[in-house]
Amino acid sequence: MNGTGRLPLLEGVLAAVDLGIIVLDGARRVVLWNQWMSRHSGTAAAAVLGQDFATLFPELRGRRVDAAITQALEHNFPSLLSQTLNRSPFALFANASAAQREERLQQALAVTPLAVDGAPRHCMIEIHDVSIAVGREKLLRQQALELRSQSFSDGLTGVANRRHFDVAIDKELRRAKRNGSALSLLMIDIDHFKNFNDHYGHQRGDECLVRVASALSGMLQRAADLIARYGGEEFVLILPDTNAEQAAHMAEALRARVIALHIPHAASGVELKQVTVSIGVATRTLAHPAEAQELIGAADRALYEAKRGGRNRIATQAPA
Ligand SMILES: Nc1nc2c(ncn2[C@@H]2O[C@H](COP(=O)(O)OP(=O)(O)OP(=O)(O)O)[C@@H](O)[C@H]2O)c(=O)[nH]1
Repeated sequence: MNGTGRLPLLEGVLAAVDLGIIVLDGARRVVLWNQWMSRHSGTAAAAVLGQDFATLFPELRGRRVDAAITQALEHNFPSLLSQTLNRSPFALFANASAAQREERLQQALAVTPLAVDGAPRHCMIEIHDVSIAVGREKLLRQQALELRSQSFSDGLTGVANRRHFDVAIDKELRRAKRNGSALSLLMIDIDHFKNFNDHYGHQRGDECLVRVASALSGMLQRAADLIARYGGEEFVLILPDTNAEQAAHMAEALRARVIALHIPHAASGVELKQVTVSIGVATRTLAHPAEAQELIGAADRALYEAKRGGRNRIATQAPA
């Protein structure tokens, strides 16, 4: 292909490429502004050709793009500017409505020195629209966060799950050991829940679990308190910085709260004939420095005692 044939071809390529191209001469005047730039900036080439870059983009003075141009023109160094460090430096928009909302395209930039015969070095600024990739990344991050929270919460009741409890109890026990503070554990079990399911059906059973979980978690006051679903109809509560007396007080309040829900339970063995809970309380203190398993074991024994004592009550056990 001869020289005259190549020029229109290059013009065609510059018009067709899906990226913005600006070329500056050695005095930082705009000597090329392709159609992509006109389309996304709303400014035609005629309005910018021959203009000084700093006059056209005063807001970019001192920014990394500016430094990259200096590197290219004065030191012959190319630069890549990722969108994470340089959020959308140019006022470029996908379309008119995005421009109205001032929603800039996400941009990744390359600034490259260009040797030009018989003239001082030029530089080319390439601007890639990375909005789709950035959007996809944001979505993935959101999904990852959601998955993470799902993997730590119980699907039915929305409270923490067993896995979350296992992590939290270890963390809170370490903290209690460090500070020499008390830590209480409450095991909460719905009374005669098998009868409830048999009488009202599994779906009403599920609804009952959701209401009880929500009532219990609504009683928690401190950020560090945690309620988790421990198994079927059993919940566990971690109460950091809470001694045995305070924990028993809390357990009584929780028991009363469940009664206040007034969920009928015609098949209950408890006289009240409504949904009730039994609660086992165990407390780790300096005098009883229990590990997780001992504390859980003590709360479990206390729960068994409350069940044996007639249900709809609390019982306390010191860790062995
Ligand atoms: N609806 C429903 N029922 C569940 C779920 N998980 C466990 N259960 C039921 O909870 C019941 C627990 O019964 P048991 O452990 O025998 O105890 P209980 O009938 O509550 O009697 P006590 O604890 O001795 O008062 C079982 O029938 C389980 O099927 C659940 O997610 N939804």
